[in-house]
Amino acid sequence: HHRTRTASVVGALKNKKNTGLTPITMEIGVCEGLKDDLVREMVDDALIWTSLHGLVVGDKNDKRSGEVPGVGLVHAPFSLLPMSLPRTHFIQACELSTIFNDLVDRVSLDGEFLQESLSRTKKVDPFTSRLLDIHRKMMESDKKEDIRLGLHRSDYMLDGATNLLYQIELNTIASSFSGLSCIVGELHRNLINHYGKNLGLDSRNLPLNPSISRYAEALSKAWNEYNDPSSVVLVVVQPLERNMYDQHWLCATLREKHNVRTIRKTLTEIESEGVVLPDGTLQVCGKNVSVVYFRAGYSPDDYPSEAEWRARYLLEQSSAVKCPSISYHLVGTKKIQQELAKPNVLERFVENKHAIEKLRKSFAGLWSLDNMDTVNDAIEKPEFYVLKPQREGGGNNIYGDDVRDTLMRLKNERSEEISAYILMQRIFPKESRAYLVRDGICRSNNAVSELGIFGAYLRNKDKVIVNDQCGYLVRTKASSSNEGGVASGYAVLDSIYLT
Ligand SMILES: N[C@H](CCC(=O)N[C@@H](CS)C(=O)NCCC(=O)O)C(=O)O
Ligand SMILES: [Mg+2]
Repeated sequence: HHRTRTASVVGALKNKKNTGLTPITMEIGVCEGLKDDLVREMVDDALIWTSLHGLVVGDKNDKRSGEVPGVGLVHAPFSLLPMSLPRTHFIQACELSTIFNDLVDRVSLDGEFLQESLSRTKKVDPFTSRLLDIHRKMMESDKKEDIRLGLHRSDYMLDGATNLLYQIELNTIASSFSGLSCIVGELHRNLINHYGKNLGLDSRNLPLNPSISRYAEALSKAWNEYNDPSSVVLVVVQPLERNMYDQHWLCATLREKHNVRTIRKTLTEIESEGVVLPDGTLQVCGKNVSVVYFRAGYSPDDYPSEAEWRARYLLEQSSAVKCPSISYHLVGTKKIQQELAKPNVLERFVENKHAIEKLRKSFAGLWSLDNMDTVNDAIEKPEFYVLKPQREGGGNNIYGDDVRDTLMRLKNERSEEISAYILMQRIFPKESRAYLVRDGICRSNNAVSELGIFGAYLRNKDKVIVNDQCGYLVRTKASSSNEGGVASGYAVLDSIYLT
């Protein structure tokens, strides 16, 4: 019976000294055949609660679910109980949020650093190359972004061997789940309030999650800074979006709480309906746009033709507040993540020594493929590495034997393509038992979790108006699966139980 400190409440229960409470019997298997009525009762309550509280996504079995709101909904996949996280690590992750917000803004202003760091990627990665072209045009026209809004999510894993928190990546575009993640926490609060005694859990250990309210507040403050009361927030979306309710939670909060209107358009629609007036004002369907909030545009699939690139360029040229600007978008690439981890690079952007120390402490091993020693080590021991292209949106990273095969191919072909990738140390979080509920079915698995901290940064010239951590996201997946995306169907939404 290996000694592992469990990272899930359910696991913790199993190890709990018997306090006279009957912890849940833990069986690996599927909930349908559960001996334990308590879990089945909780699952039913949870399925009802999620449906009544908008913890929903479009159902991939319904072809209209990504297009017509209210059609083909299914509960968002969720973990029945929260994962336990030491308070110290949660505080560490929250403290890093404002430091990363500052770092993104500072790096975004160094156009040459971005162009230089990505210059070799540009040669072999057409998508990143197009982003750099737009960025270069902004530099050449000396385009200034006085008002800057970043809605980021910095993702971490807690390494099982060292009990250290490592950043997996920093998302600076289309950071998902600020809408749904706080609702999962309320689901767990509800379940623990009702079943806490049986579980030996206290709902006061569930941290409040202000993800919707703070993200919406940052968007409304950016709308305010632009100072055009007739203007709207433009949400750039994909033609089919099954995660639309996560987005609608933000838009509905903007309208109900801040009286700010939003419009949803695809890049294709923007190309045909958008114009930039001589004074720089962006107009779409005749409405002035103050803020462009991207929930698309981060993947080559979002640019099926030149029309979508023209749309991206049009948005960038306008005086609207882009979230993110092309610079903020580029700062969030994996190549920049790897460059910032090189010695003496953070010192170029951050003065505060303590801040630099905290950042460095959160960096896992990150290497370009110029380091032949590392490449050879990864060929020998591929299971300790993740090979990452410059892609967002999940499902693009390379694991296990594919790391070796890909590196061997790139090496033997002496291919320039090698500069499109970075190597990252693979982090192994502690496994623990969790009940994962998807499509109404509950399965008990050994699982691992990834913690995302939402951050918002709003600046107007020299005035920093918002620099805040905005709550959190937890995604939990069966430890057997490499990929961790919720939208891609591997992970479920989870929350935190502080221990
Ligand atoms: N459909 C788009 C999805 C946007 C998207 O993929 N965002 C990336 C960061 S770039 C991300 O946050 N991935 C974690 C979400 C997961 O685990 O599935 C949306 O929701 O607007
Ligand atoms: Mg990402």
